[in-house]
Amino acid sequence: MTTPLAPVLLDVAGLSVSFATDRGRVTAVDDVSFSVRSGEILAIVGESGSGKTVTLMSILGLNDPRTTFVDGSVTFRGRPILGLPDRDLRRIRGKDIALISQDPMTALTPVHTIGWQIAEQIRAHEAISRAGAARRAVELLAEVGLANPAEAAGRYPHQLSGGMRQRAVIAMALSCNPALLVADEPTTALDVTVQAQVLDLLMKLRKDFGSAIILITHDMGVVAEVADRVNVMYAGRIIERGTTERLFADPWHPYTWGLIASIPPLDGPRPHRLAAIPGMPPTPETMPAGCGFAPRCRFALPRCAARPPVQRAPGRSALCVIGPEDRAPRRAEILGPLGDAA
Ligand SMILES: Nc1ncnc2c1ncn2[C@@H]1O[C@H](COP(=O)(O)OP(=O)(O)OP(=O)(O)O)[C@@H](O)[C@H]1O
Repeated sequence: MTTPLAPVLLDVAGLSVSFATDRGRVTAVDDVSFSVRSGEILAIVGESGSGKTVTLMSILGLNDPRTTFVDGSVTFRGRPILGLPDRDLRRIRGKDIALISQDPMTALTPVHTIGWQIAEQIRAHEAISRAGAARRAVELLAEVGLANPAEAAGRYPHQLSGGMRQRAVIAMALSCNPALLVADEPTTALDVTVQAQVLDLLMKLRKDFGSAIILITHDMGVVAEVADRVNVMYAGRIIERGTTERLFADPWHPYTWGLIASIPPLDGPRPHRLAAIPGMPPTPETMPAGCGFAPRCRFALPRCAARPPVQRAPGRSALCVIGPEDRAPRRAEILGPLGDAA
């Protein structure tokens, strides 16, 4: 899977994002750090409102600079990119980093065929003839698994199914051979079978093109299937991180336990455990000073009112007061025994 020596492509250090609102300045992302190496799939997982999209948009320079305050550092291939002029950021976004959003319709215009749109995207970044770009567009549509790529190229977005549209958007994202694909809930709008196909496609692209992928999702099942490493985000912070294997074998944070308990089974009815995490995440306006999860955590202690300590082991960490000796019995209350790791 990941080569440990692959170079760091994207490095995010101490990223904090706050917004100017009617009620003053509120923090949505608080001291987030992570890096992505070439060719790896990093998942950022958390419920709606945990700060995943705000993190991404800030990295890509897509926030409204009039109301958004971004601190910290972001480097891409060793070059600082936070605060670069819009023109430079646009070049990086189109060529080196491509964004695949939740709703393919936001990336496509309804008035042109998808072949035309992909070809235009290619021509924006490459000196290539119109006919050459059109041919390349059809090749890309074949690459992302569209059965009749030449015919699909001649269709308008509304003439394609949701799954085909998302494949077309992925083809467009690939058109400049980006080193990093950022996929924000790419399968949320799709039905389960098509979801699995699109995830397979992302894994194939990593293999064939060597692209690194940041996958934003709220679904731990998706994480287990495709990611090499995981950042679990809650209330604007990364509250647990590690390799996918370690994190699922031995999750440390009660929020991660709840997310894992919420994975629906492949067959049979959805479990009652979907309600494993009662309550709602805080908003930036209601963010507690200490552990953001404490108000929903059945294991919370008075000291959770202060910022939680970082627990570490090689290649992983979690922000929680629960120490190694207390972890297994508490986790078993939510997940049952987890074998040796527990
Ligand atoms: N411009 C803004 N002004 C004020 N608050 C904002 C602004 N943009 C986002 N937020 C808030 O920041 C928090 C984090 O939002 P974000 O969209 O990053 O969450 P998310 O984890 O990506 O959720 P989702 O899965 O729903 O996209 C939310 O509470 C959101 O309401």
